[in-house]
Amino acid sequence: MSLNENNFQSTDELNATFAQSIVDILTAGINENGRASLVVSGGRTPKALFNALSKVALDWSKVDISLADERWVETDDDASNEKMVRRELLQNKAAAANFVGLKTEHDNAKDAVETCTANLAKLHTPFDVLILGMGEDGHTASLFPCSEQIHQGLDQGARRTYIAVQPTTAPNQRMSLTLPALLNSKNIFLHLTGDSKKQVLDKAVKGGDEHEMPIRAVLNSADVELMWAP
Ligand SMILES: O=C(O)[C@H](O)[C@@H](O)[C@H](O)[C@H](O)COP(=O)(O)O
Repeated sequence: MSLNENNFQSTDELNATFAQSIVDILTAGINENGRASLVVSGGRTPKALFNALSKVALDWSKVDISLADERWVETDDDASNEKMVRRELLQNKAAAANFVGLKTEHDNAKDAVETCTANLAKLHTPFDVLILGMGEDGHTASLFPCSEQIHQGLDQGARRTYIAVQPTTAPNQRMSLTLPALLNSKNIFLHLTGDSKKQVLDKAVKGGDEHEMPIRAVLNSADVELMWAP
């Protein structure tokens, strides 16, 4: 398992290169299977990348886009990852893509696990591209080290695809792909900006308990392309 570091001078440079790499992989996926899948993370980091990506030429009508995790809020709430993806990514050329969101009508994410799992069948697996972010505590997707659900989320022996997570150090209940579901991806990217995230990653790479820094579980089990800029 390896971490291949791609370090850029600026986020503009990162976003331009990254957007083209994603499109190249999705194009290869469409050529091979007729459709391609792109699973993205929320948060602040990917906004400018999504904007750049939305403008790149591709037969977006053959691309299915979903989320690695969702905050369990209404889709018009500013905390909603779906809202951010609709605003930043499903625009311009990428407006033609098919979006498979995670938020359902259920009040509690626990009650929506079955629906999300059924909806996943709408996406080609293994995912062609998975873009992960990382928090300062080493969480990725919504696999939070502080949550009671972290052992279930990282359990590679379990058949679970999604898990409802209640972080204690971050707001909102979440729905998250589990570790084995995240790993079911052909190309895994870790998208980080800033020195402090790089320091957190360095700490994760040095090794230790995966439950204390869940990003370690991904790094220990997959080949990961780091896309980093200051
Ligand atoms: O919904 C979320 O919060 C995420 O998908 C999460 O895993 C995110 O990628 C990290 O928390 C980094 O978030 P920032 O990019 O905002 O730092």
